[in-house]
Amino acid sequence: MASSNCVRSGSSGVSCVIGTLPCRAILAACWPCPALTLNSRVSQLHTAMTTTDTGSHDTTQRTLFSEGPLRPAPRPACVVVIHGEGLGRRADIHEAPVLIGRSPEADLSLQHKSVSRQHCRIWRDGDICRIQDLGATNTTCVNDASLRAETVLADGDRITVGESILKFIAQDSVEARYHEEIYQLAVNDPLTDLYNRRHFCEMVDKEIGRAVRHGRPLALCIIDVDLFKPVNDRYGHISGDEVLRRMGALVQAHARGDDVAARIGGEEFALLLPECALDDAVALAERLRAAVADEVFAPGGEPQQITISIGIAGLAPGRDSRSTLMTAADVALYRAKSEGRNCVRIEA
Ligand SMILES: Nc1nc2c(ncn2[C@@H]2O[C@H](COP(=O)(O)OP(=O)(O)OP(=O)(O)O)[C@@H](O)[C@H]2O)c(=O)[nH]1
Repeated sequence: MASSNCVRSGSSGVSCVIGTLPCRAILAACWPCPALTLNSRVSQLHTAMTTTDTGSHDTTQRTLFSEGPLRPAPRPACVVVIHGEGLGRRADIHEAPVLIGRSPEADLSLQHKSVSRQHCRIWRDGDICRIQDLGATNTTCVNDASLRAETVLADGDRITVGESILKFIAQDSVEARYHEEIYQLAVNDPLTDLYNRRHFCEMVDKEIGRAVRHGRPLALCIIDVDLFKPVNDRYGHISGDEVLRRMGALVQAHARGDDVAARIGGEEFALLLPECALDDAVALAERLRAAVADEVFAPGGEPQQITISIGIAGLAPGRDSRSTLMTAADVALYRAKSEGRNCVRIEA
């Protein structure tokens, strides 16, 4: 029966009508309805309840009108990495061709030695999409066949690029949305919605590569909440989580368009600042520190000042890898803690 997802039969006198199909159910078992709570995108839900006396039982009729899941906006065709380096990453195919390769300048950059710098290209040609190998050492394959000439892609085609496998998803496929949601789950911290540590580390590698190549500055701030343990101990972890959520929003609010904000540990955040000289990074960190100190947090309903300490390091000769840059920012953070907290320190 179509309504069986929503309604479990029971022996009490409650009748439930989903659409036009009636069935008898225990009202408590009927609500919350698993199918509805799972599908948060039900666009319209009108519940009409009438209670009538049917002999010895009260009868409640519940009628649900739904247009089904919200129709997503039209989506362009795209490729999604479904295996290997870059797992979950997606490139939409708009008017401009999409370059896939190891080069950091590629539209879909796969930093793996099995991938050539310019591996293959995909572009739109009217309503279809075409793919071309660009002379890669490990020739691009489509559905396991080496790509010798330009080929038209079909929905679901598997594209092998070195050791990564990509899937082509045609325009308007709902599958693109599924991959996007999975990707968000993989890269975001669920508490703050900032990037998680793993994705942040990938971004640091990428931005260091770009900054070194172009001789541009890059700064890293590591931000740690001061004396957070007593907040948890006094108000409990749920209130502590709320503080972290608001802290995440403040960190994000101080990030510019290209900056990368992340939660990299329990009460530790980071801001990666591309094209940002050390002086500017210090000014930004100081604004963030002051904003946090001015914010009134109220864990457990009690107004409370909470502060942060920030350590900053910039890219420099001998400090041009993720580990050296993060270690230097950590050293500066340690100094900020030991010199009284609620301050910004730099590792020059
Ligand atoms: N509520 C909450 N607490 C967390 C989370 N992750 C880590 N913590 C807590 O954060 C606290 C960190 O405490 P410490 O590392 O001792 O540092 P602190 O008390 O902040 O002191 P300083 O860093 O020296 O200023 C611990 O109590 C952890 O349990 C989380 O996700 N939620």
